[in-house]
Amino acid sequence: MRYVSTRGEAPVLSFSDALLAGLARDGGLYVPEAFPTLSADEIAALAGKPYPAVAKAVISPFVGDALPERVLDLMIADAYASFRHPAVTPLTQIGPNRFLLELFHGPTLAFKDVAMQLLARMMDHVLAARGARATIVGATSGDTGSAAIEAFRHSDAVDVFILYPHKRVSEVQRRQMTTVNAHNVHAIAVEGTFDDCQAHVKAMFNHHAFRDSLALAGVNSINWARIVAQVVYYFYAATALGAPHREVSFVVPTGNFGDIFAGYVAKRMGLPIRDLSIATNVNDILARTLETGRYEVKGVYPSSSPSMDIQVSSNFERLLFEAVDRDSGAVRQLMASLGQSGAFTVPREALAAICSDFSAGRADEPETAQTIARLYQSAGYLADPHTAVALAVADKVEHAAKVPQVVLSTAHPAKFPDAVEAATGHRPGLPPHMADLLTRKESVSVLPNDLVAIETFIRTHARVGRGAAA
Ligand SMILES: Cc1ncc(COP(=O)(O)O)c(C=O)c1O
Ligand SMILES: N[C@@H](CCOP(=O)(O)O)C(=O)O
Repeated sequence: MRYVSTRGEAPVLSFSDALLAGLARDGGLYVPEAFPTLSADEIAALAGKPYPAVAKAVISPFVGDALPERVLDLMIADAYASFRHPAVTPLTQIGPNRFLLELFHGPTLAFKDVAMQLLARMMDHVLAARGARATIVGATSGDTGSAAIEAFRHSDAVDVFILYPHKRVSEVQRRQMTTVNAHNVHAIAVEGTFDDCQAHVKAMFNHHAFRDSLALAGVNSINWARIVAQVVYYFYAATALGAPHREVSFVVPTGNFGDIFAGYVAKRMGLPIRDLSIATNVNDILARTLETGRYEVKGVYPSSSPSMDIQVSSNFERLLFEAVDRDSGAVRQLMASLGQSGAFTVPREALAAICSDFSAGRADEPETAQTIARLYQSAGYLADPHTAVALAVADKVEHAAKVPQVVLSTAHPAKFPDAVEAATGHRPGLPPHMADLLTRKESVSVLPNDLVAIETFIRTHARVGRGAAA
């Protein structure tokens, strides 16, 4: 399998090269040259299989011969052995036709672990095979950063620099990033928003001299391996509910559009998904885009679901690429307009194509709190605010009851205890492996919202640029 850039002007890469590349050199995102498909019989055969077996069937076509089969098997087994639930991503029924897909049983209590635990093993393997090192730069609104730090903190082949928006993540999220005490991990609090952090990361990749001298690698969902690993749980959940013989819909709390794009990939691979519903909080650029066709960046409002306080939704570019029939020139134009004026209009046919696969809705702060409270009162279930945004939107989706509706539950409520306690009066506790998190010593560098200052910090602390093998 080979990978092409959405902007059409970067080299075509193998899976291993795309894994290490992060952003494409033309500023675009890598996607497979073609989506592999699974037949109805192949999909049916996944029903009832353990999570690692489903992972292997879904991921292998994207990896091709880049990793030996035995190595991939071991990586998958090892990655998911660290999850606290035997099903890895269990389904919980909460209504006659509604299910929560719990994605938070990994080490850092958010869905990011599902992909990051595998990505770290893949990167370590490829770097070791090449005798190389890398400098990972990532932007986080709280969860990607903690998952990446946890997954890479024992890796000698990488240094990890995570940029997060100062004072805009929960205390648990912050402490997960600032208390690991590993020599290769650097938590950087940027005096700006998540969008600023993500723009700095992309600017570092687009600064080719900096990128090459530090062997930059990315762990955000710009990395295709992140998306692929997330495709697995769509197959796992849908086959448990009757696919391929029955359609299923998914409602996905959405910010950077990586998670729901993985659902789109599952559909392109042959999974019968009726609807993919984009659920946003008050930072609703994607809901507005589907309504009006205009993708327009406005200010970011801090919400009780801070991980989705995002305006520039990185993976939407991958969807646009598909919606304009892979016309990379058209994508370049739309992205240039976004860069210049903070907005673009989705071409009419492309919008129609998008709306045939996706619906969208938003939930404001009172709706989110009421949803957490209602589920606790009716079922004794504590949902985190991101999950609650999706549950609130699920109630608004027209065809909700017609096919099984799976709502992605992306974080453990204990990551956002203040919002959950305010809604229910019950403060969710951290699991035993994190019991001392709130008393651990923190280490963090607060930097201005300035690319030069951030690059200087990274250059000073990274080992690759200081003469270690690259
Ligand atoms: C808990 C949680 N839910 C939902 C999202 C949104 O996911 P995505 O950015 O893939 O759309 C995020 C951030 O990515 C998150 O951390
Ligand atoms: N919500 C995310 C934002 C980054 O998303 P990613 O999927 O592109 O890594 C976070 O928690 O960091």
